[in-house]
Amino acid sequence: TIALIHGAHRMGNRTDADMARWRSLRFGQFIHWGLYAIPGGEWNGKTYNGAAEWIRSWKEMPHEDYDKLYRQFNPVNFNPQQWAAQAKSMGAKYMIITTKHHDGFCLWPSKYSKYTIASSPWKKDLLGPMIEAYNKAGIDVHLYFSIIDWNHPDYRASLKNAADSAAGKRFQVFVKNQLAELLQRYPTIKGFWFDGTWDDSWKNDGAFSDELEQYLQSLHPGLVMGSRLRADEKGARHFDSNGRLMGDYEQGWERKLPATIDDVHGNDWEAVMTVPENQWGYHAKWAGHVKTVNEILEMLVKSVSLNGNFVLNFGPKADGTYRTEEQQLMTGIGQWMKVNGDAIYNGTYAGFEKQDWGYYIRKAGTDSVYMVVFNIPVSGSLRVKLPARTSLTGASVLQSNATLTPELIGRNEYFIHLPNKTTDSPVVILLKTVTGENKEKGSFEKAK
Ligand SMILES: COc1ccc([C@@H]2N[C@@H](C)[C@@H](O)[C@H]2O)cc1
Repeated sequence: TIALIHGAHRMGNRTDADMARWRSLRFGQFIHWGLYAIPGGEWNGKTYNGAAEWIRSWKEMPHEDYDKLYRQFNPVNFNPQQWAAQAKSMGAKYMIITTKHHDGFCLWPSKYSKYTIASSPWKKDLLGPMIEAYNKAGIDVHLYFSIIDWNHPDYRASLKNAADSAAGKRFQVFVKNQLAELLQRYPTIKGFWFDGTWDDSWKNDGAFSDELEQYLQSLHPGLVMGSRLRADEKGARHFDSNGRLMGDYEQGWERKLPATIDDVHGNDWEAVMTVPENQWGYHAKWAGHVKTVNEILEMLVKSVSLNGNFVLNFGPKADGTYRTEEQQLMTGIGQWMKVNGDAIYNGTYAGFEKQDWGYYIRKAGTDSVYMVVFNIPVSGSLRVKLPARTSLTGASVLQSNATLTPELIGRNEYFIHLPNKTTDSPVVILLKTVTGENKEKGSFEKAK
């Protein structure tokens, strides 16, 4: 291995209570909200085909025109209690809010910048009421923070000369001050979700990112921060130059999911997902495929089955309301979660051989394993192959509690016959298992 000072400081996952809590929540809501919601992907009658929150970088959008948008930001229909209630009904257990995206506009009245909500017609802090409402609804809040800040005069993508280095140093102080300010203002938040850390100016100062992470942990012990914050002293990101994960969980799964358990290397991880193909902030015209409830449920279930968290993104409009499609998704997902949430919360990798009908999820630390069925075979018979020394002692349909009688078809191999082959949403079956040397025969194994 390479001698590193600013590489990973821990082998394996965090085992403390704050991380165990984050791991148990499994399902989160991302909210991208800011000035970009005002143009909503359109400007002077033209449509920007990129991600709405990147419209400032569009050649058709003069920077000064974008930067003046704060003078119009006035979310008169903002209702944080309603946002929290909708997130709760969807079944989200944590929420990640953009405090400041790449454009540098702060949703809180930071004392380190003029480019904040305090300068807008709205004037008032938006984060405080959100955090209070979500916490009251029993939902944890994490803060998205972009290191890249297109508005700040000292931001440099790369440091080419002494003047750049001096600006870079001032910018690092600014970042540190804003993060400390957020922790001081919002002590109930549970973590930071960093973004915008790909530029050389950041990548080439692994020492600063390492010290910053440790500084934030010292201010707020237990804080959960993903792998995207840091670089090691060789500029390696997410995984240090010895291939060890930095931060508390792998944070690279953006708009993509691991295929199998081998892709996550035993690390905690989280996937963040957009409803349309690639829009985080509000875009008036969603192009391409918009994901359905069942598609999103499959991503959520697959993530949990592979020991990860899944976060679905929402982009509220400039007035503070959600578009209809997003409201309908929250309702549809919530209806399934209300009945089947037990299979998601505290869910972990089951360690059973994957089958075509769907995904296994083990309730953390128990012998209870859920089967979440997405693909019912024409036979209606769901194959279950258990590891050696594990056998089945019970099976039931989670929603109806109807008992199922698995048919033993081979050594540790069963068919579970579904009562009916038609359903328009995923079916959850609860398996009770026993594992061990001198276990009594599972209930469904024929007496010898
Ligand atoms: C260079 O490619 C990207 C892609 C997405 C991002 C940001 N990360 C997502 C979580 C959104 O905030 C998106 O703007 C930044 C750069």
